[in-house]
Amino acid sequence: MSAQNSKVWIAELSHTFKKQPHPTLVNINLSVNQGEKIALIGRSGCGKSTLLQMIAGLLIPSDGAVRISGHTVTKPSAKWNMMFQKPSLYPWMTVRENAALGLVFAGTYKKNPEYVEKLLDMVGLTEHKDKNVQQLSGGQQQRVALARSLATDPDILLLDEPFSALDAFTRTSLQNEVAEICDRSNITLIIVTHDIEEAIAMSDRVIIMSHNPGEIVGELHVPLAFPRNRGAEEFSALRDQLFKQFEQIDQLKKQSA
Ligand SMILES: Nc1ncnc2c1ncn2[C@@H]1O[C@H](COP(=O)(O)OP(=O)(O)OP(=O)(O)O)[C@@H](O)[C@H]1O
Repeated sequence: MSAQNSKVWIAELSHTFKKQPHPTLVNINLSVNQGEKIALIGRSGCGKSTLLQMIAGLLIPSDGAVRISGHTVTKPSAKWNMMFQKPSLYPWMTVRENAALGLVFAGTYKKNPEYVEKLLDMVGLTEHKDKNVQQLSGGQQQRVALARSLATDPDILLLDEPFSALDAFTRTSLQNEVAEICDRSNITLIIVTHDIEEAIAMSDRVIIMSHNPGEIVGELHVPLAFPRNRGAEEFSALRDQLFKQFEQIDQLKKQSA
């Protein structure tokens, strides 16, 4: 697995949904280098998912653009894969069949079926590969979705709160594994989250968004190596710093309202 250079570049992006009186996103400017891991954090409704869907090519902004490798994004691509909170798996298929789906659609599965086995091994599902996905737990299903997302060798992985429905132990281990896989394979990671710890655990840079309207109001660099040690002082210090930055932004917002 080796990612190409797919720089994400968002310029002067604003968006107003049809029949909405106010813009959901205003003046978003963001540049993400290949292999960089970004967390988009902000209160509910600030437009994080809307922005992620625009990067994925699932929504087109009313103003400005998202560019990847210099091309304006106008539709989804196998080179940037999106994973949602609920893994959208086919319930009548096995783990292996679900994981292989992107490759089957691309017509490349038969050339290299061992690749899916390798990915299933990487996400810890080898012993479950012939089971029907309905027999798996939520965390295991999310691992299938992860294997499927990685199978097409994406340059960019876009995650929309993919672990929020999982128990704390499963969530923590998946956060660590996904960040480490992306780090090892130089895959760009953009994750939408409400969770300050998740943002510090998985990203190189946290982008803080504010709401009404949705805009970028701050960022925090997380200069820690992977795998990350959540018990380390530096980790707690950055988590506290992000929390403080968040509170300050909230207060400023209230004062200006
Ligand atoms: N298709 C749509 N039509 C109209 N308004 C929409 C549409 N999709 C989202 N919105 C509105 O845009 C705003 C931002 O929604 P979005 O889901 O992007 O926020 P979010 O920050 O991801 O929220 P959450 O953290 O709760 O998922 C919300 O006010 C939402 O109601």
